[in-house]
Amino acid sequence: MFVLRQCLTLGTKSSIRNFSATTNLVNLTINEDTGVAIMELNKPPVNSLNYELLEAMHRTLVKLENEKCPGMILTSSSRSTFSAGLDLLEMYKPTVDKARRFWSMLQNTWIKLYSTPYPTVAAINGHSPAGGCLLAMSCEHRIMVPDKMIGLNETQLGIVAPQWFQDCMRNIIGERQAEKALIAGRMFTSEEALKIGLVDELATDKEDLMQKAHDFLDEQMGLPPLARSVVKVGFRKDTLSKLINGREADIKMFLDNVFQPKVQESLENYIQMLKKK
Ligand SMILES: CCCCCCCCCCCC/C=C/CC(=O)SCCNC(=O)CCNC(=O)[C@H](O)C(C)(C)COP(=O)(O)OP(=O)(O)OC[C@H]1O[C@@H](n2cnc3c(N)ncnc32)[C@H](O)[C@@H]1OP(=O)(O)O
Repeated sequence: MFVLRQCLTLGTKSSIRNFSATTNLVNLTINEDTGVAIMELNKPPVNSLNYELLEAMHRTLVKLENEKCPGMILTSSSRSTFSAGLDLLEMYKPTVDKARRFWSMLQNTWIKLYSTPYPTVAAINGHSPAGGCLLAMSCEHRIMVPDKMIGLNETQLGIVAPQWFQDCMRNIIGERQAEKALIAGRMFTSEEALKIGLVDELATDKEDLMQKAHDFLDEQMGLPPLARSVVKVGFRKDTLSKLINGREADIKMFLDNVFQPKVQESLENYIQMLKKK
């Protein structure tokens, strides 16, 4: 059961309720006046997406949906990184059961995030490679601080971005740009990402980032919510259905590939390289 601990109630002009999932991997703050939720990933040092973080995100998304959340900002407690993407240790020499459970939770979390009826904005306050970029791309709007990197870099690691990661990118930056970026496993600076439309706005610092995120939600929350969400889900349904109808095949693809000696070798070298940095 999703147990939430109420940590603090501030009686300021705009009352804010702070919650922490019992794991503390996700900090959830809900503004009592506006209902706007801030979901802050909190798995130091780099918010790598392991099973536990994905599960905490999933539970938080279910809670927000049940409570008819009007809008959500996704951000990170790390100063350097929004999310470092999938936790490489989940894919390095896992058991079959562990790998299956991990991939299935990744699917659950993405499906929930990509299909929220309420508006979502990624306040990207740090680097956002691979699965981190997927999270950002799954929100409706992306705002990023300067001088950070974002993109689907899987090719550079000797692995392949799953089809639904690729589809998300294609939906945002178009076929040609996505093809070039994915083949190269290209990471974009914040400024380059703005130029190709991978992010929508740049912010000067964290404060400006959060202000811009709230401004986006204010605008969206002024629209009739049902009409808004029908259009949103309509645009996303093909990409969603492809995964929802092909979940088992997607898990099989992951399991078939992740245990390949070449893939394990690439992962091992990459983990070593990161540790030596
Ligand atoms: C032959 C091909 C056939 C077909 C193959 C199909 C393949 C099957 C399907 C598989 C699909 C898999 C899809 C994967 C998507 C992903 O998300 S993969 C993850 C990609 N992520 C990255 O490349 C990011 C790596 N990290 C970084 O670049 C940097 O850490 C950073 C820029 C995010 C932050 O830099 P900095 O602030 O300087 O921190 P660091 O000192 O680098 O790191 C701190 C600490 O964290 C550890 N770490 C970093 N990233 C990860 C990660 N993703 N997972 C686990 N751990 C990570 C890093 O090792 C450091 O650890 P220590 O403190 O040294 O212990």
